Amino acid sequence: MDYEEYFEQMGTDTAGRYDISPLFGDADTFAALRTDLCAGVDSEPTVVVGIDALGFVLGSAVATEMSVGFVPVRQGGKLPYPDDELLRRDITDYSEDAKSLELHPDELDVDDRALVVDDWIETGTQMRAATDLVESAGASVVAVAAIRAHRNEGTKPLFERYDVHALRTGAE
Ligand SMILES: O=P(O)(O)OC[C@H]1O[C@H](OP(=O)(O)OP(=O)(O)O)[C@H](O)[C@@H]1O
Ligand SMILES: Nc1ncnc2[nH]cnc12
Repeated sequence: MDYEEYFEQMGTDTAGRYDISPLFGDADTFAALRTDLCAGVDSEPTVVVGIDALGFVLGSAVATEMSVGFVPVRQGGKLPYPDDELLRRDITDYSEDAKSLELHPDELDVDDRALVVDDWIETGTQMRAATDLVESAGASVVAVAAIRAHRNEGTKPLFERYDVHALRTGAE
């Protein structure tokens, strides 16, 4: 399916934030979505890394499709380990709310080749933090995938460094 077909099924709130949950509820749409997110990813990932929260839904579906494991990058304060055992990035994303993302480094091996999945890349803040966490754990990022990836100054480093697989890219 192309982006417009998915877009027609999304909901929107008054702030213009699109709700992708309806794409999960329909079995055919969800199956098409996980296939489309994997299409063109030819870098043979050994693991999918998903970003809290909707990247968990999409990332675990993609991991199943690719027959590899799934590693979550979680919102700060959720993983049950002391701070000094975790990798953490403090960020302010498109919402202008301060938040943090955390990864337990033992979840990845140094020879892991990660595909990092999220639903949406707007300013690129969360995806940049997640790819940085993966690399800080010693693994490599071979590609990133999302339904929508905006092109702007914030996402430029992602497009320059990685294969960005999105159903739609563009500035707007
Ligand atoms: O490119 P950015 O500016 O970082 O924006 C993209 C992020 O914003 C949303 O997360 P959010 O935490 O709002 O929602 P979620 O918890 O439902 O995934 C979306 O899921 C991405 O993770
Ligand atoms: N679901 C979404 N819709 C529109 N813009 C977004 N930016 C981050 N998530 C978004």
